[in-house]
Amino acid sequence: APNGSAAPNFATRAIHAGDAGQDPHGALTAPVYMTSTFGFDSVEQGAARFAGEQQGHFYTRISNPTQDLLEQRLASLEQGEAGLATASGMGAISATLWSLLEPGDRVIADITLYGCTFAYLDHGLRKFGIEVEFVDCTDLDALKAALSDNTRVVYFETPVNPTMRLMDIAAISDLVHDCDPSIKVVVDNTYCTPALQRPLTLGADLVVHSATKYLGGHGDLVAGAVVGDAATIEQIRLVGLKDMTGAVIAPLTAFLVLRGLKTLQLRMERHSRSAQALAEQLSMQPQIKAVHYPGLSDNPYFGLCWKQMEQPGGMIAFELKGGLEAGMAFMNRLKMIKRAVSLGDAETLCQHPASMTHSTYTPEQRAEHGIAEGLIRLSVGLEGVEDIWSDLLQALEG
Ligand SMILES: C/C=C(/N=C/c1c(COP(=O)(O)O)cnc(C)c1O)C(=O)O
Repeated sequence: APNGSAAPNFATRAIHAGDAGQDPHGALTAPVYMTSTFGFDSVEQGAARFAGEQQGHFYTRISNPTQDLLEQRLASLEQGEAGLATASGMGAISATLWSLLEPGDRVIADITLYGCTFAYLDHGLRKFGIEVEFVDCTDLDALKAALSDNTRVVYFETPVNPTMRLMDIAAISDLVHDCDPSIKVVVDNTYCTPALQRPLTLGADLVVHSATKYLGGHGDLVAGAVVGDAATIEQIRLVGLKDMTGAVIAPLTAFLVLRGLKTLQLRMERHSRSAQALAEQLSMQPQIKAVHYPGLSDNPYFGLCWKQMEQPGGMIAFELKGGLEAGMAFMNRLKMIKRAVSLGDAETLCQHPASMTHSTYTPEQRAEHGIAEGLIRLSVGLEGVEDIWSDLLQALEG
């Protein structure tokens, strides 16, 4: 640390953490190692690297120097021992859960997840003999009752995509680990990023990310990551990534995520400030039925938000009084704001979960899991907030 005190601050580590190795040309940015494979000085060296007896790269599906720097930096930001970057968020999630689970094991997941995560659990893991139970993880009694001898993983997002419920990471981690310290608490930290909350410091065992979103931050890549203890991350690399999914990140993509991280704190501050202002404005409009944003003082998660998050973040969910029909008409009237899925881009994005990101749920499951048919999800971008508001207002007033 510069003055030998505590670890450098977040923004400093987002730019400097990790060892890029001594580039012979002194290049400031991380070289992009566009190579599939690595040569060995001798057969013995190759064998030692394959056996894990000697540090060093041997094939880019397992590791790559550009990816390695990104993993070190993400581990520093999430305050974990090690990290693994992947081709997508679903790559991180599936590589992690394939590595941790055997037939007969049980996963407990919150009732509301990103649609493809839900599908992976509900249709994917079950096919291979893994029990999946969806529980409202804001209800600690219900969660405790669901824990069983064969429970290996407890999985949730917070804030939840798309309904903006918050989970108490520390309370859940304590409850689960009091029951069985070997159960892995896996938190999807995509909505917040470590700039706003660090689940590993609150008792979680692993953090997964869609780096496609805020970490990359410019809508120009698809990537993922998982951070946690070194032994588990190594297991996920050598089992879930190398063999079960092959969900390897491209070196150029790793470079782009590294570039995104440099402005992560700045961007999250701006996303949050604009979202707070827009959520307050939306709440006052006559066409609005409900606004779900943890930064609003009447939001049921307001207290938990300020307990575990540094700022409320850039995502807002809201419903119009006219329900789905009014919501669709509103979205079709937007001019600057893009009708698009994904989130965390510089551009403000608006989408309809029921027919898009959460169409993997049946209407009955959406009702059961609290995803209203008329819900609209807004990813507040970095444009001038007055321009975002004027587009929202003209679309509301129709
Ligand atoms: C179109 C994609 C959206 N989301 C994705 C996503 C993933 C999966 O991440 P990849 O898309 O595989 O990088 C994982 N975890 C969370 C909380 C997510 O929101 C979306 O919601 O708009």
